[in-house]
Amino acid sequence: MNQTQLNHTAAVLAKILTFNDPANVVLSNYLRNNRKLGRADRHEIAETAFAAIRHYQKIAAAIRRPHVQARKAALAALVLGRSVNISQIEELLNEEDGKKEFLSSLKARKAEFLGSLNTATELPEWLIDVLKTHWSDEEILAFGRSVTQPAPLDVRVNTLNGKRDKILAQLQTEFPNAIATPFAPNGIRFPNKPALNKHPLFLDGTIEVQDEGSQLLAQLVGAKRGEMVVDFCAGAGGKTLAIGAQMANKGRIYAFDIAEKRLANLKPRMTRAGLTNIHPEKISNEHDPRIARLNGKADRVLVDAPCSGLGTLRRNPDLKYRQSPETLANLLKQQQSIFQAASQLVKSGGRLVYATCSILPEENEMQVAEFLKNNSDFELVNCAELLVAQKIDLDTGEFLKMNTAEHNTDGFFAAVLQRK
Ligand SMILES: C[S@@+](CC[C@H](N)C(=O)[O-])C[C@H]1O[C@@H](n2cnc3c(N)ncnc32)[C@H](O)[C@@H]1O
Repeated sequence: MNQTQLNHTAAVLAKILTFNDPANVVLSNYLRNNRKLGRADRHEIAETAFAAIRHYQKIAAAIRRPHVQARKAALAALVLGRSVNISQIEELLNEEDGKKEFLSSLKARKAEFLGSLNTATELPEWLIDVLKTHWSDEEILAFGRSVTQPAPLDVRVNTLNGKRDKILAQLQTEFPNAIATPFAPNGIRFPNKPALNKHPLFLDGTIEVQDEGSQLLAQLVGAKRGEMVVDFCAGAGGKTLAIGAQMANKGRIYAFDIAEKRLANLKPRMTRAGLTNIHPEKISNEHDPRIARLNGKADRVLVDAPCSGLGTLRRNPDLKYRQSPETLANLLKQQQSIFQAASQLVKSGGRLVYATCSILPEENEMQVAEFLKNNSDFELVNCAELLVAQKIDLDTGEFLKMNTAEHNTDGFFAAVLQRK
């Protein structure tokens, strides 16, 4: 890293480390406003900024108000998160940064950092408190460590355009490290995360970026050709597109969401995938009167609920600092309300899938238990059995529970319910 790159990293970290806005948004706005930065500069700035978020607990233990002392935070991130030798960056230090002893003291505190759950897991205190009500310290440690690893890039092969094995063989000529995802039948994994957004197979809709856990969740919807399906929280349609292909572009999927912008992002993806069976519709909230027309009519309803996102910390390490006990409490209310409203659309004998990308039982099993307590016309269907029936060799029990430490996917939860 050179002095200019360090100054830019400090400038962007001063904003990111307030955690007022999503880190990726702050970073891309910053880079957009600094067009003169070259490719290598952008890479250095982005990697160091994210290393600072990933090692924030340690940085905060060593520096008071890291967003105010953002240069120091950037230097610490280089040492803690990017394996840079102190001698390589010594010449970058200025008066304000203090002496290089500050950096060597970070290294000397390694054992101390490993000994405290906060700094060893890189999780904030409030989250550790919540997790402690469910997990042992070892489980919290395993979780914390797993989400500091970078995520691979997973894509889903659009079965309207070809079979996974054939597309994989084609991609392997270019990307020899590409492999089939271990569980999801249409997934391909790129451990090295190549940029694929200009690749011909991406542009013609043959592949779409989607984490393996998310692909499995769409498999659980189990939609068939000609059915009527509602994706109640469709967002930009990660799962909607998988369901559309599952239905071989036959039947009808209503893709609801309250966020117009996200639904707008779904449209070009539908076009690229060659899917014409998806009908995006912005709703005002889960009680929007227009939804009532579908009461008791849907074969399958997916509720991919707004959640804390704590299963996606590999990609969004700042999320844990943007959530709090208060935001969690609000989410829990919202999730149950959407779950309840969406269930009205399911026809007798139809399927309701409740899912999150969280690992917190409060957002997952406990929401399902609450729902079942108030809705005796629904019963649980065993997820492991549904997966076996699709020749997917994965048994996480009654619920689908993907976790990064065990499955190398984002953390996902799904419960499948059937209306009697
Ligand atoms: C987990 S994200 C969905 C991700 C998406 N299904 C995918 O696979 O890419 C949750 C979505 O719920 C939407 N949402 C929040 N409140 C909602 C509500 N009351 N009704 C419907 N959607 C809602 C959010 O805008 C957000 O897009």
